Amino acid sequence: MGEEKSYLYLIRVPCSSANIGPGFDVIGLALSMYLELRVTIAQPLSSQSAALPLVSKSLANSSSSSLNCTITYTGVSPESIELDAASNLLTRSALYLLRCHGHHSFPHPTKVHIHNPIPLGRGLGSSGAAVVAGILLGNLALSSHSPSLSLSKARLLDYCLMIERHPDNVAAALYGGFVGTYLNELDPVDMARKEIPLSEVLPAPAGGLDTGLKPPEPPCGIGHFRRFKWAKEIKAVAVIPDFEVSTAKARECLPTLYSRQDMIFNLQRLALLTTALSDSPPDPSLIYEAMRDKVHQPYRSTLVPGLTQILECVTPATHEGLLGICLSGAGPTILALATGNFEGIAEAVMDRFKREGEGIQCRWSVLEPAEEGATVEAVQGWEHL
Ligand SMILES: Nc1ncnc2c1ncn2[C@@H]1O[C@H](COP(=O)(O)OP(=O)(O)O)[C@@H](O)[C@H]1O
Ligand SMILES: N[C@@H](CCOP(=O)(O)O)C(=O)O
Repeated sequence: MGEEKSYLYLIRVPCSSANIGPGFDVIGLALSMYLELRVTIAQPLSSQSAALPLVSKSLANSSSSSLNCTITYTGVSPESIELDAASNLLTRSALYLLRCHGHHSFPHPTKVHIHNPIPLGRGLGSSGAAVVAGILLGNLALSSHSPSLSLSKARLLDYCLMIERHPDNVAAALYGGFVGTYLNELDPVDMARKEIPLSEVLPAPAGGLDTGLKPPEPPCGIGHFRRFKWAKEIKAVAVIPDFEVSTAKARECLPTLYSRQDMIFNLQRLALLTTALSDSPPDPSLIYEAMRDKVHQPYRSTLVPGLTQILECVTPATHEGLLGICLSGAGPTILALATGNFEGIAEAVMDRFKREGEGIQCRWSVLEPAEEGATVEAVQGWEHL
């Protein structure tokens, strides 16, 4: 019996903090906490010896075995992560890309080890990172199935946006750094394609609804992004409470219409914020004011006890080193941008959570912008599966 040859890849995707106050669904910052995937995948068929037969290995269960992919996981909240490739968000994202290209499973056999330190449902873009990692995995699997096929980063963003439909987290996670994004106005046919129900993009379980038909491919150029400069002295203090807020739920509590006054309030601040965060040295009074928001944070305070008090009471005037403070993404994490006194600022936020938020406990870390974004690296030539 011969042995199948395989390649080992490392996929790394940073977490991200979306909105940064007034930039709801617009701006995102990739930060230095990484979702990592170690992927063992069959080498492209063109470079395998034709005489090598495939070796069959026993797989974890029937649905993942028909998809040819086994998953192992280390990291946060293991009890919440599906290890079945038909149900896991990451492998379902990969399968969407594969199904668009006529493949209904991974190359046989594919092994994915996920290591995930990004806390789930805390507003640090865990789902955005999982979608980006899944689409990069799908692209690797596609190249293994069809060696001449590999999609560009711009095209991969289209695939990500079919799954996570606000662009701020996925653009930051894919491209890295501090980014501004918008969704293009597509023609009506492409618009309809982009808005197909998520259940058709990611059937659950993947394979369960698989009729053998291709799902709609993403239109080209769904979203656009630009990177902004970031002043090197600015770091991000993430204060992470010990409870989850699902992004879907935190979007449901927002109004569908806003007053002109509130929209202008946010637009005026957003326009200045992107430049203010590139100024060296940074100006705390400008940044603090430019990070204020009236579009999402006030409504989300019902889900994050203590949020209003934290945003009002932890200021550059009371806390040296602080530049500005906001809800990270949909929350409940608080993101404080600062040049120093990180512990003092984190303690002040944690103290408010304890007092105003019925004893909420938190942990905190200092993160830096992740300039590189998502990376895929061939770790070694090949190994035997
Ligand atoms: N590494 C991962 N693997 C599989 N599913 C994940 C992973 N990371 C996140 N998810 C899914 O995304 C959900 C959290 O997404 P969401 O509510 O958007 O919060 P956030 O993106 O702010 O962490 C999790 O409950 C889980 O279902
Ligand atoms: N713009 C989105 C961002 C959600 O980010 P997440 O990290 O909480 O998933 C929103 O505010 O809903």
